[in-house]
Amino acid sequence: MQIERFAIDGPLLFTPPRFGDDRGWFCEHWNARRLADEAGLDVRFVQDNLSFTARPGTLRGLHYQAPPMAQGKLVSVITGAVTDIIVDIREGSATYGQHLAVELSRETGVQLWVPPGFLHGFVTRTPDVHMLYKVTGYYSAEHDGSIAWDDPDLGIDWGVQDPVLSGKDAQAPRLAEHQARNGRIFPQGWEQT
Ligand SMILES: Cc1cn([C@H]2C[C@H](O)[C@@H](COP(=O)(O)OP(=O)(O)O[C@H]3O[C@H](C)C(=O)[C@H](O)[C@H]3O)O2)c(=O)[nH]c1=O
Repeated sequence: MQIERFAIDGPLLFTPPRFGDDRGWFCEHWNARRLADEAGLDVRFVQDNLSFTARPGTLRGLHYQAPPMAQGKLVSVITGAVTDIIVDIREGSATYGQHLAVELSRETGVQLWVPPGFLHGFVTRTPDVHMLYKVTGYYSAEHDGSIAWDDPDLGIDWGVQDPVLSGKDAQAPRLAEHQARNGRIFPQGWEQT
């Protein structure tokens, strides 16, 4: 399986092999042993999330689930195409505040591993996007939060001017404002919480 690493330590890009024939193709979409043996990613997923987004230019994010309910995510697009964005907010990280932008689509089948400690969001590039992602922690509404997609401190170019947003995302605070008020979302040593 093709694996790509980034200048930001932790995130991984996978391209599971597809076995094509004149009917179409087959792919082992997720294989725990393959991830552990080939990528050293030995994690336990407990929940699959599937979201459908009808309109292009819709933006979901930037979201996090705070410790002790932090989640790692293995993100893939089943129909359509998105630009997926993750932001390193691990206190003490050499790449704190830096982001990655990755194109995910049905055509490429590329999957992104998002470790705990990152904001996550995406903007749809096509109609009718199904995003499927495995998570390593159960949902907890009280630990779920949103940071402003257009936070100028994060400097993200989403390639969209006036995205479709949920009410929650439309009124999300900037990262610095949120952390000044509530403390660091992922403080140093958060893994021990
Ligand atoms: C995430 C989640 C949500 N919900 C309920 C809560 C709401 O009633 C409804 C929609 O939730 P929300 O508007 O937070 O959905 P998204 O905007 O797609 O949020 C997700 O999108 C970004 C990109 C993410 O990475 C997160 O997984 C997640 O925050 O589903 C659940 O019941 N379980 C869950 O695991």
